Amino acid sequence: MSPPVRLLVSVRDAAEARVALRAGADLIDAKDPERGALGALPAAKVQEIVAAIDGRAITSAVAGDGTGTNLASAVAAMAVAGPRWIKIAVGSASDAALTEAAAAAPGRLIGVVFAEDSFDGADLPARLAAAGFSGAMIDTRGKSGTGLRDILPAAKLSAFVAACRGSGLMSGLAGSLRLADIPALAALGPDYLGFRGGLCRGGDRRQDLEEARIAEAVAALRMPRRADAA
Ligand SMILES: O=C[C@H](O)COP(=O)(O)O
Repeated sequence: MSPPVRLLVSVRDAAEARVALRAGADLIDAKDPERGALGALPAAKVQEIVAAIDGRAITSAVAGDGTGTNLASAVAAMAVAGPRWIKIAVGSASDAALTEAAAAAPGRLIGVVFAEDSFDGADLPARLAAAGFSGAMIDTRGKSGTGLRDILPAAKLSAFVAACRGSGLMSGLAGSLRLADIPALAALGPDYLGFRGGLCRGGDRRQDLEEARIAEAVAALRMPRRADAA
């Protein structure tokens, strides 16, 4: 049996965190959808979310898109809020900056790369692992309806997942995903699929999360995968 692919749901406050928890999300991710692809919430708000979850699911928080401040200080500022994982865009950061960032939250850092940017999906996970990161994730920068699968071919996503596994990193795929994307992406075997917009009212990431859609995503991920059913 393949290991399970888990559901990450991005929430903007404690009320949404409770909705995601009730619907069965595995990982509750604190993020500000009003502030772009990787908008950080204030640390106090993340603390409220972590408290609302109270250990009943895994938590993560976005520390920013890597612009405007150095990575390590953004990571340190979010680490105090207490999420299990901290996500930050790694962009074109140097190995030294990556190592400094990972040291600001040992064993808790996930590097995010945007699908629109050119990156070496086979090489990046090894660099992140060497710097001390725990995971790597692909997301999309533009949030206007073009999804991850419209930007990157399955072969590239699959190579990224395999490279993460080979480097001992947890892997995640996200970026304007819809429920219909689940079978094809789950078949690639990432640890997480990440959602916001596709689980919100009207498919709009700035609207409220819909509990029924989250539950549908959970159910779709628990369906036996083709490879396992054979
Ligand atoms: O980390 C996952 C993201 O929050 C995905 O957001 P999105 O589905 O609106 O692109």
